[in-house]
Amino acid sequence: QTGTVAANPEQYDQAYICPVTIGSQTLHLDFDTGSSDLWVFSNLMPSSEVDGQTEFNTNSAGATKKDGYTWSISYGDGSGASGVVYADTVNVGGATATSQAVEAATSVSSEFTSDTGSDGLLGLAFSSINQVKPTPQTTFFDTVKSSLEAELFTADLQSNGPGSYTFGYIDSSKYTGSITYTAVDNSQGFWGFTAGGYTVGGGGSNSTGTIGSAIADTGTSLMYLPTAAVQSYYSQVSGSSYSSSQGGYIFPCSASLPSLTVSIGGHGFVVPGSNFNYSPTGSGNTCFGGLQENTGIGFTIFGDVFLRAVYAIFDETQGSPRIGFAAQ
Ligand SMILES: COc1ccc(CN)cc1O
Repeated sequence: QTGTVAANPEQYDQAYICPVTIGSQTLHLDFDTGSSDLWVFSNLMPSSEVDGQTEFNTNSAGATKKDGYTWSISYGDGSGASGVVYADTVNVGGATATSQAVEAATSVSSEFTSDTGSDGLLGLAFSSINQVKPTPQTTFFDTVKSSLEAELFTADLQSNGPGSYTFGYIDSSKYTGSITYTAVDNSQGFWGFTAGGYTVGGGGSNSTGTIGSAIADTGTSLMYLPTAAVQSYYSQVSGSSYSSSQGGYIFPCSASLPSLTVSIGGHGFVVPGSNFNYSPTGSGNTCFGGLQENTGIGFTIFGDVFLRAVYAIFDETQGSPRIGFAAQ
């Protein structure tokens, strides 16, 4: 089987939301290659924590409670959620898991309550970091992968319009040139890979350096690189500065933003400058940068700002996992 589902950007491309059928309900979930739990808003939550989201109905006929199973998760941005566990049929654009662990929230943090476009998350990292106790559950991809035409999924994220995720096949209309594959280190449960050199701006006249280990994370909005690369980038953005009040680099919204070329698997992938204007700060006609330092996180994240510039293939067809990137 295969699946194809639209990936709809929230405001400022903060996250990408996809329709998922769970039992007879359709919920809109944030597909996240940086975590491994499929959790949903549910009827078990206090109404004070729900702001228009669709709630998974744990009383529906097809939902089977997994007695004694609980979950609790916290994310890099300090948000989190917790609850209990059901099994139900989950259909993502035609790819169907007949008995998938659906983690029903009993409580979510304020960040999720105020993220009114998302009814929960669908984790696409490795099942080794699933947070269900006493027994970790498999991700949707792990549950269905043996039934897919090919054991892979792909991400085509777009700005200002729907992109898509596919399960079981590569959509050759989504990219140009060839796919460059590189090995994945999943020892931390992530789609980890090694990025090489970078160059700020075209023409090769600007600074270069190396990035090192990184993760591909559709559930992170921005791109977080080592300080040297970030300082080198913003040294080419006139009027930019680090704002402690905003918590990152900002610049005049009218600034001209250079591209950033990153070498992965020996191929240079160009992130256009426009990808690095994330959102207005709300003061002084300054804008918040889509490229920020990884110091607060501890590792380098190639989030949506990078992934919008490529077609990404998350591939387990070779036994060992690999990740592929192609220009689009
Ligand atoms: C509050 O919103 C989120 C928090 C954490 C993740 C996972 N990286 C996704 C979100 O949309």
